[in-house]
Amino acid sequence: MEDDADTLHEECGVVAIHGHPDAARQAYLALYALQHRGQESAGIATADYKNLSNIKGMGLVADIFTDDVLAKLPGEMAIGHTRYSTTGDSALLNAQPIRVDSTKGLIAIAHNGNLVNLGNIRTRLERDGAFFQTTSDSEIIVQLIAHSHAGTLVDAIADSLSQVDGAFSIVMMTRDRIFAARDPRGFRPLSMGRIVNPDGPDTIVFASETCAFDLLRAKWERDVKPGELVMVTQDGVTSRQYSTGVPQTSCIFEHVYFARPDSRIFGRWVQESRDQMGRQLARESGVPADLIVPVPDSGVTAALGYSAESGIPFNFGLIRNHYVGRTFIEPEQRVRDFGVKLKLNPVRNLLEGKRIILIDDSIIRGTTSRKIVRMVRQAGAKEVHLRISCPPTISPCFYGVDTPRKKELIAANNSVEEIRRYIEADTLAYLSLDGLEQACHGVENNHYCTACYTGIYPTQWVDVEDILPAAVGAR
Ligand SMILES: O=P(O)(O)OC[C@H]1O[C@H](OP(=O)(O)OP(=O)(O)O)[C@H](O)[C@@H]1O
Ligand SMILES: NC(=O)CC[C@H](N)C(=O)O
Ligand code: SF4
Ligand SMILES: [Mg+2]
Repeated sequence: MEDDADTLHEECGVVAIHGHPDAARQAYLALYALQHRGQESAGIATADYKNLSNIKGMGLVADIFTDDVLAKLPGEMAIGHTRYSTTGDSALLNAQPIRVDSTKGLIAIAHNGNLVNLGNIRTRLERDGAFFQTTSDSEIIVQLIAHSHAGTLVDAIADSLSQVDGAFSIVMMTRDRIFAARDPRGFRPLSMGRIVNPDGPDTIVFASETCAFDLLRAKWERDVKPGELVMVTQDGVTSRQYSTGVPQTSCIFEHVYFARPDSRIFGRWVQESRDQMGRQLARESGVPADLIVPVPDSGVTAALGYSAESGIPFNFGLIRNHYVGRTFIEPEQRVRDFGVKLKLNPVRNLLEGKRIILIDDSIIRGTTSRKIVRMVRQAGAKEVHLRISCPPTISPCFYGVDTPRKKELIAANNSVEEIRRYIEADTLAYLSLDGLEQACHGVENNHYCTACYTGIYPTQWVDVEDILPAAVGAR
C-alpha cells in the first residue's frame, strides 16, 4: 500500500463538429480543452460526404496532431476522442475513433464511459460473423449497428443503444452525418453547442464538457438528454428519445474531480459545486487553523469555498509542476516513490510555524495524502489537518472511471481513524454523502450515481469479484 503511487485515472473526452470548413482543426482545439479527460491516446476522424478519414496516435493531442497531420483530414464533419482506457489495453489498436465498414456503410465512433454487459453480446455477435478489430467495449456499439436488422441507420443505432448497458456518451459519424447520444441513466456528460455563421448554416458541435465550446467560440445550447439520440445532417438537427423511464444517475464524481471547474455539466457549473462542497466541509468539520492550503489542481476550488466559509485565509502552500501529467504513473519503483515530490513542492515560508488545513478532493489509495502530509510537516507546519471534499471512496467504478479494485481502496478496508494514522495527519475528515449531494443539486434537482461512496450500483451488471472487500489479513 505504502509505495503505490498510482492515483486516479482520467476518463475519455469526446467531440463532434458538423458544418465547418476546417472541422479537423475545430476538433483538435476541442480535444486540446478536453485533454484532462484522457492522455493515453487521441484521434480525429473527418468526413467530406465521400470519404471518412481517421488518424489516431498514442500520447497527447498536441503531439499527434501537427499541421501536416491535420492537413490530411479533409471535410466539414469531424469527431474526436482523448482516451484513458477502462476496457481493452492502452494500445493504438484500441485508440478511438473506431471505424467500422459495414453493410450500412462506414461508421466511426468515439465513446466516453464503460459498458457493463459486454461478454454475452460480444460472443453472440462473433457467432453471427462479426469480426472485432479491437478489444475495447466501444466497438460493440458499432458492431451491433452493423449487424442490426433495422431498416434505417437511425433505427439500427437506436436498436444497438437499447441493447447495451452501462455508461456511454458517444458521438458517431458516417460519410454524411453526425450522431450524438447518451445512455438512459446519463452517467457521463455531453453537451450540444452552436457556432453561429451569419453567411450560411450554423456549425453544430458536441463535447464532453462545455470548456471545449469556449475555445471554439461556440455557444452552449443544451445537454444531450439521457436516453436521447441526436442526428445532425445538412437539413438540420433532429432527435429521438430511444429510451424512457429509466431514472437519471449522473456521475457525481465528475463534479468532485474529473470535470474542469469552467465547465457546466448536468445543468450545473462544476466551480459552483466544488465551492459548495468546500463550504459544507467547513460547516461539518471545521477546525481552528491559520491557513487553508489546497492540493492542486483538483483541490483548489473546494479549498476556496472552505476558506470563504470558515474565514481562514487561503494560499498556495503547495506548488504544482505543470509538466508532470495529471496522474503521475511511473513503472519504475524508484521513480514512483519520488512521484508526488516531482509533482508538488511546499512553499516553506507560507507553512512554517502554522496550523494548516489541507484540502483535497479524494483519497484513493492514500499514497498522495501520506506523502503530502509529511511534506507539509517537514516544511515546518505546526499542525496538519486534512479535509476531503467527498465521502470515503469504498467501491470501484464500472462506468468509465478507472478506480482500483476494492482491496486497494484504503477506505474500503480501514476506518477514518486508521486512515488518519496511516497518513499521519493531526485530524482527518470527509464530506458527508448528504453534504455532497446538496452541494451538487442544481435547479434541475439532479439525481446522481454515488456508488463509489455507497457500493450501491445503478446497473445490475457489475464485476462481483471487484466489489468484495479485502480478505482478512491481506492488508
Ligand atoms: O490516494 P491516492 O491514490 O494517492 O490518489 C488521490 C489523489 O489522486 C488525485 O489527484 P491526481 O494526481 O490524479 O490529479 P490532479 O492533479 O488533477 O488533482 C486526487 O485528486 C488525489 O489528490
Ligand atoms: N474512460 C473511458 O471513457 C473509456 C472508454 C472505453 N471504455 C475505453 O476503454 O476505451
Ligand atoms: S461509481 Fe463513482 S465514479 Fe463511477 S459513475 Fe458512479 S459516482 Fe461516478
Ligand atoms: Mg488531486
